[in-house]
Amino acid sequence: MSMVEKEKDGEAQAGEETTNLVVPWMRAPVNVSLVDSCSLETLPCLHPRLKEALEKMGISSLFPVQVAVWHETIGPGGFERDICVNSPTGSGKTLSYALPIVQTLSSRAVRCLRALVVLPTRDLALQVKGVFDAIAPSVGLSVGSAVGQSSIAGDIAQLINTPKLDAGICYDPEDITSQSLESSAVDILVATPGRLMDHINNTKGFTLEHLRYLVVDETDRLLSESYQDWLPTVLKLTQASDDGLFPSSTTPFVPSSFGSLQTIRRQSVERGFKGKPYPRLAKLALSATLTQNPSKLIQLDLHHPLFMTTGAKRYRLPEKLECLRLICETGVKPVYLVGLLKSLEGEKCIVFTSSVETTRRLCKLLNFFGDSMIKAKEYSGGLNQAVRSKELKAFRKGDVQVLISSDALTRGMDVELVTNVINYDMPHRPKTFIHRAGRTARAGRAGRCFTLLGDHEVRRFSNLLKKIGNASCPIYPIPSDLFNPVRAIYEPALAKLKESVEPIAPKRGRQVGFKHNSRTTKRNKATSEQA
Ligand SMILES: Nc1ncnc2c1ncn2[C@@H]1O[C@H](COP(=O)(O)OP(=O)(O)OP(=O)(O)O)[C@@H](O)[C@H]1O
Repeated sequence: MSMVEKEKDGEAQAGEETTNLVVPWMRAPVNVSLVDSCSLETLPCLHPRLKEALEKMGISSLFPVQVAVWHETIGPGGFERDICVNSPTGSGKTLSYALPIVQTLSSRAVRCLRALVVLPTRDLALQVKGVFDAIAPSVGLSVGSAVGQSSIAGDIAQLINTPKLDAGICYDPEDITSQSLESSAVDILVATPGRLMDHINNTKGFTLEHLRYLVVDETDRLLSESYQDWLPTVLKLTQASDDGLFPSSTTPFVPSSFGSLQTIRRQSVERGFKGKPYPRLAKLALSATLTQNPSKLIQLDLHHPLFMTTGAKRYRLPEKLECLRLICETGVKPVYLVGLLKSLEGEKCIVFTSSVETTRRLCKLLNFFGDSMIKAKEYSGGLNQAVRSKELKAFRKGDVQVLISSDALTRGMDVELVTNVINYDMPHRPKTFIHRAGRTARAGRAGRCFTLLGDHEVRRFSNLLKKIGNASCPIYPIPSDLFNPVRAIYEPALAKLKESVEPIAPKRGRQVGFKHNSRTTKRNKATSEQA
């Protein structure tokens, strides 16, 4: 897997409690927690066909963050400012940008690539494409993806229209080579950075010349890596096409030769932006843990940014999330996990580990506990994309009860009816805890997040909870009538695992079993975050 969940200590610290470093525009945010949900009936200006499409999705009202963004884009805000959203996991950030973008583009006259949504992983990008697919066709818009799942040729066939030259007509070959005959087959593109760069560099007819919206979802993660300089490249390409077309209001505006192809943000005087140039590209940056690090935010080159956040806390967990902890005896952590899973009686769970290797072994071990127990599958960077997608699909369908995952699944993934998240290995950073826990308790539903701890981890975990402002995390007691029988079959299951796992070339000092100590955990972390 190309993407790495690296949330560097530096960034986490800069973003957490260091309010004195916060950029000025972040000091006066729009407080989303003061915004009410709004029914589709009363939402101003909503396109009737989009309303129908939303109803088909089972949506009858918009969540607060969606109303707040709507207000700043379609409403009086008129998309004059770039928008940065920090809103909890599962609060509906995807639709908060998809809906206004689709609504605005619904009046477009000519098809060209106008909206680009960038996400850090393929599965996440495909999930977001699914949201656009559910609403965009209703107003005649076409959505494409560039995520490295299909071949480049497959992508090109989907993204670019190449008109066939009419037989019998004489074309001047110079004209054909100098003027591109290709055109975009999509209005909206959902992409991962690597494949996006492939198209920018190599695909004939792929252009960002008409781009009007750029969404950087999971912003803090996308900004933590340069990914072949995708962001400066996109900004440079869109700025280049702004040159001469978007003067400041001190220069008289001359309509562009692109006519209806170009779209210009309306000139605003009411917010004191008079005299500043208006870039065509409107940007939205979103995360449940949006960075506040000025040196990262500056990369986005934001235009009069407006910060939207939920309440005064830096981080916020979903309202109906309950956090619980289990203190495990050394050397038998899997017994606690199986006891816990049994006590959850078949509810859908995601179990997070700290490494690809632990994910693989734990999954095997669970399946050795006997077929009456738990149906578990693995989802990690150690598997190829096709297998991962298959396992995720089975989990979504409910054919699999437990998905054991490295941090590949930590961010953004939305799987219906996941009622429990289990941190088999304690996360090391507040952000990782928030994103993992956020795979449950989504869209206002209830959910639980369990963390398994060794004695040596208790203190560190308490510190982590303090950083996210949520000290409440009581101990979860597993009933002994569940725990003891599992303990009795642990040794045979472990013996089967040892037989089945091919030996791994020993690295100096590396511990490959399930016994945990802090040194192993530190080493494993590096592997995990590559999932
Ligand atoms: N207005 C709505 N009414 C009902 N359900 C909604 C609404 N908006 C979004 N949802 C559902 O809420 C869930 C969470 O939405 P989404 O994935 O956009 O959250 P998110 O804020 O992006 O979370 P994360 O930070 O984890 O990526 C999805 O299942 C989505 O279908």
